[in-house]
Amino acid sequence: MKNSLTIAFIGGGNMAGAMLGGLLGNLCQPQDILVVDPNQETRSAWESKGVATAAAASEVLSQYKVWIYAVKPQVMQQAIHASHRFLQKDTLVISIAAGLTTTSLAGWLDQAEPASATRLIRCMPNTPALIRQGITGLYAMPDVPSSDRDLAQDVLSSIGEVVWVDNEAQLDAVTALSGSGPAYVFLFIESLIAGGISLGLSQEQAQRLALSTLKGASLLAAGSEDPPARLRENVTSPGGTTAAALNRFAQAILQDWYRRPCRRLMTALPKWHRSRPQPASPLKIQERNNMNTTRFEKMTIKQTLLAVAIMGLIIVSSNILVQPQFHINAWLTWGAITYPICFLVTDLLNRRFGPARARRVVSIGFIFAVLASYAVADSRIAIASGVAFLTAQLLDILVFDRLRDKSWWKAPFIAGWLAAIIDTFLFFGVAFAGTDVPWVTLATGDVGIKLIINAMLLAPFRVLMWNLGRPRSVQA
Ligand SMILES: NC(=O)C1=CN([C@@H]2O[C@H](COP(=O)(O)OP(=O)(O)OC[C@H]3O[C@@H](n4cnc5c(N)ncnc54)[C@H](OP(=O)(O)O)[C@@H]3O)[C@@H](O)[C@H]2O)C=CC1
Ligand SMILES: O=C(O)[C@@H]1CCC=N1
Repeated sequence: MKNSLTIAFIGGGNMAGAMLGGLLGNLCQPQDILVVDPNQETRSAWESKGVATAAAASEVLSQYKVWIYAVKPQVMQQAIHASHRFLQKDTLVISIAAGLTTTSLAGWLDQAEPASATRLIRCMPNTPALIRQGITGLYAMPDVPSSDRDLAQDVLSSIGEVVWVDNEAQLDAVTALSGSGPAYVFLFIESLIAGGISLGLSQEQAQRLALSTLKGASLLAAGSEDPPARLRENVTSPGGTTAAALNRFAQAILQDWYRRPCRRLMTALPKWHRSRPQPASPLKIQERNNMNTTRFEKMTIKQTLLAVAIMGLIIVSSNILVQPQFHINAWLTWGAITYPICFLVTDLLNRRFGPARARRVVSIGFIFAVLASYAVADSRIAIASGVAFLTAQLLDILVFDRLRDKSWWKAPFIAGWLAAIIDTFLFFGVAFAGTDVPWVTLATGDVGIKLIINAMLLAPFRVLMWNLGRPRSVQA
């Protein structure tokens, strides 16, 4: 058994590499470290620094006091499964994986050793750890003894600063801010350099100016009593060049590019490893947004027929249920209750297969619905239903597509409300204007109930968006 602080990394890739770079020669020596990684190239790189490696977990792991799980979230369960039998009672387990809760991790660890789950700490470091300038968010399960917290703090403060969070969900915010943050900053630096070069500077000049500006501004912000907003104002002469640049730059870059992805990442993190085929870089996300067709699943003929059949069934039922014998009262029909489900179907199709394919289902559904409606309803109702359906659905698809990258509820809610209003007044106007039917009263009641039902359908949308509404694979 070794006496000094010994650390085993399970997964020796990018982040483990950054942490090891900061730890070696500082808190630990190469002989105190073990890296378990199936990748031969990764192991060779660590062996060349004098670090012991193993291709798979084995008994030797039991000699290491701290285990840092540094594998991708998708393979974490498998990595724990392969190693947990070598845990000792005093092993401190640290996970650096994004989005994997202590409950999941403890569950996987508990399969081997119930006591081990009480010695579990989650953290979120970042790559400047390599030069001991990292910052790590830390969260410990409530039962973790203070000696283990202190040990984790010692390990992680040797590669930079540490910030403890009381609430585990805050680690997702740490991930979005400082875990991923270096990537945002590097992209910002790349953009500054490219901008400088495009204005006539050499690569070297642009790079020096960009890096020095970032360093100087960071140090100034860190050392100043003024908040960053005040420091920004100090640079921005009224009506000057900075103001002109900031007008476009601050809004386009800092708000659109930085804040929105940060929020989206935080929202998505708990499900990230389950819902995404592969985590994409901000640049890839941007590229995907530009090439709308590549982010959606290809729709098979079977899926198309199923979607059309479901859509047709809802429309036909609603056409029957909107007729006078199915009026609930003077201002409400049963059709108003069933019909909004069409929009839930369209939104899920739009989310999973994209707007083009959602439009295709709606167009086929439209023909099918009008024909079927003739068989069960008055012809005027059938025409009204077709016109209203097509117009409202196309509007819903368009608005949903425009809002799809905002908070999850905005696209279905706003698109649904607009579509419900257009749909109702078109339908009742075309179907009943000039007849004895009190269509304005009915339409008003109908639209009210549709708006309420549309809001209620946000719950099933939220539940289904992660399975029925999620692209299973992305088109090449
Ligand atoms: N990169 C970063 O800046 C940060 C990453 N993290 C977290 O760190 C973790 C690792 O990310 P990152 O370093 O970027 O990923 P990498 O892919 O660079 O590293 C993971 C390493 O684990 C290896 N591996 C795969 N399966 C196993 C296994 N069963 N047992 C042991 N090793 C295995 C991989 O080998 P192979 O390549 O052959 O699959 C790879 O070498 C993630 O959970 C991430 O959320 C946290 C903060 C920041
Ligand atoms: O991209 C990732 O998933 C990890 C988490 C934080 C930084 N990198």
